[in-house]
Amino acid sequence: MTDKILTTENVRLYYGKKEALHGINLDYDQYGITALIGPSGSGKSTYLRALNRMHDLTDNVTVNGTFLFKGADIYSPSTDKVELRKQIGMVFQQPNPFPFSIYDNVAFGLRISGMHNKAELDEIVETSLKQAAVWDEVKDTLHKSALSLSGGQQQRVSIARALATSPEILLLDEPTSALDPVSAHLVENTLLDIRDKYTLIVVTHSMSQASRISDRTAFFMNGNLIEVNNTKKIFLDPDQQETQDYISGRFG
Ligand SMILES: Nc1ncnc2c1ncn2[C@@H]1O[C@H](COP(=O)(O)OP(=O)(O)OP(=O)(O)O)[C@@H](O)[C@H]1O
Repeated sequence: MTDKILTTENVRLYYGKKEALHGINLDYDQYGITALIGPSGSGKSTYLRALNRMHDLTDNVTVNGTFLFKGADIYSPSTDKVELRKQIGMVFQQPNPFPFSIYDNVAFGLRISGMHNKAELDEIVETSLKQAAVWDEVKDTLHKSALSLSGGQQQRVSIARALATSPEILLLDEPTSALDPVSAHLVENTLLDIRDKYTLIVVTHSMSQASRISDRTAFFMNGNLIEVNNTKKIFLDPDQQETQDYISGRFG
């Protein structure tokens, strides 16, 4: 029995015949923030999307390797993918609210899973928006379109929408790169607020963001995991020369 919430072993992923990930081994303790860093094209997003089977939506992608979520095989044919993506939620680079109200955005996943009791929905919508640190800004306009919010507010509503279905893991693919610095800072604070209740895996291009928010950093290059360690160690004294070269800005 492992105490890891998520284990990935020997992950190889192919776009057509081209191997984009060359055998990644990486596992995760429950809670905390792991940052995935590395140059453009190093495979960070490809790897992240494999964790909740997002590639299933694309033709021509083959995923090999072992993926265990609390010991259960993520890629088992019997895995319910809707259920999986509730437990391993995803937040994208571009805030992507649905074109309906703030409330309905956050309640979306709950309604899909059959919850229609208004009091219950109200409570979870409020709790999720509070956890995502956007409640105070939207509590008086819950029935206005989510599209009327700023990009940073939309992104925190997207986080609330993901939290509403009680995930254990949240995957975040460059969650602040489309935002202005103030909004990015607010989203970072949200992630710091929730890191002790969720396991967060964040792809980021920003090394300063990785060092500000993450407990652990994994450095990817050319489809390989070069090294993973606690964030201080990676940024102050990495074991691998490639990591040192990247963090000191010699490439990427
Ligand atoms: N849909 C696709 N079809 C074919 N090749 C792809 C596809 N998506 C990504 N790739 C290739 O897979 C490799 C890894 O790309 P990926 O987007 O995972 O890197 P990344 O580290 O997330 O890059 P970035 O930081 O620029 O987002 C690259 O060589 C890329 O060209």
